[in-house]
Amino acid sequence: MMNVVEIKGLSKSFRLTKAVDDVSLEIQAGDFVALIGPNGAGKSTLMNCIMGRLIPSAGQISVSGINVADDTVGARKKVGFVPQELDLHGYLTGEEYLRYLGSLRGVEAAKLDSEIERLLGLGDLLEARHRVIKEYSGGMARKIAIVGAMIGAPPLLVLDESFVGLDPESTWRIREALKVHCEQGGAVLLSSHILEMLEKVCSRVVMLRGGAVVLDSPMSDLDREGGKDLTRIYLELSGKLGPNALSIA
Ligand SMILES: Nc1ncnc2c1ncn2[C@@H]1O[C@H](COP(=O)(O)OP(=O)(O)OP(=O)(O)O)[C@@H](O)[C@H]1O
Repeated sequence: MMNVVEIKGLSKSFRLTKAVDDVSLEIQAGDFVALIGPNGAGKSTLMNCIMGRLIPSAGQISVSGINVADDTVGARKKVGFVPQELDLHGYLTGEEYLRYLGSLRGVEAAKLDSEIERLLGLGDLLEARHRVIKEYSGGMARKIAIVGAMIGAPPLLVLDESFVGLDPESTWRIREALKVHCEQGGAVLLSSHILEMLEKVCSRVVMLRGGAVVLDSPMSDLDREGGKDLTRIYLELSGKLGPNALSIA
């Protein structure tokens, strides 16, 4: 089966900073991947390279078999993306925004109304559907961005810290919807620092440190060594906690 994402030898430097350092990664249909790592580890840079928003210094990326460098527009059509710093059309209402994205994605007119209804419900935004997005609260804006990324069920969702500021109910609803997206053959790449949540919902964890992959494991394999949770493993791999340390000094 074709990989949804194939990254080979990806590096990205900004002048003196090597933000991503020789990363190779494959994401398959059904994968719900948690992308973790300390601040500045390269998570956003990796995601922006997948989206063709940054040009890699080296390496190759393809999405659904489309080479991002050769056909950036074609590759982007396969991805629903929520950047860390939201970039919304604030003068549109929530409903207009979803309609606009749905038509860009080529969602059939007959299905568009019910899809918009479902996604507004998922984001608990039915009451706010006729308000312009620039008047939304921070959490509401993030939710319209997330459900907008999901319209038309693209093969890949790339979500950069998208749970920041979401209330508990919205967090729960959206994470369940992302699980369903993967069960139905989609893939999700989600960067976050909320390790307890990632542990519950993701099927796989990839950790970056200094731009390089230091962990790539099915989530279910993590507790093999003596019941360590993701936080413990993260602290060890980030160099903050030695394997034998009993507490954080
Ligand atoms: N446009 C840029 N110009 C220069 N340096 C950059 C740029 N974008 C990112 N960097 C640097 O690249 C490195 C990786 O940054 P990146 O934003 O990818 O990290 P991150 O893992 O997403 O961090 P965080 O958890 O804080 O969001 C950092 O050292 C950062 O300062």
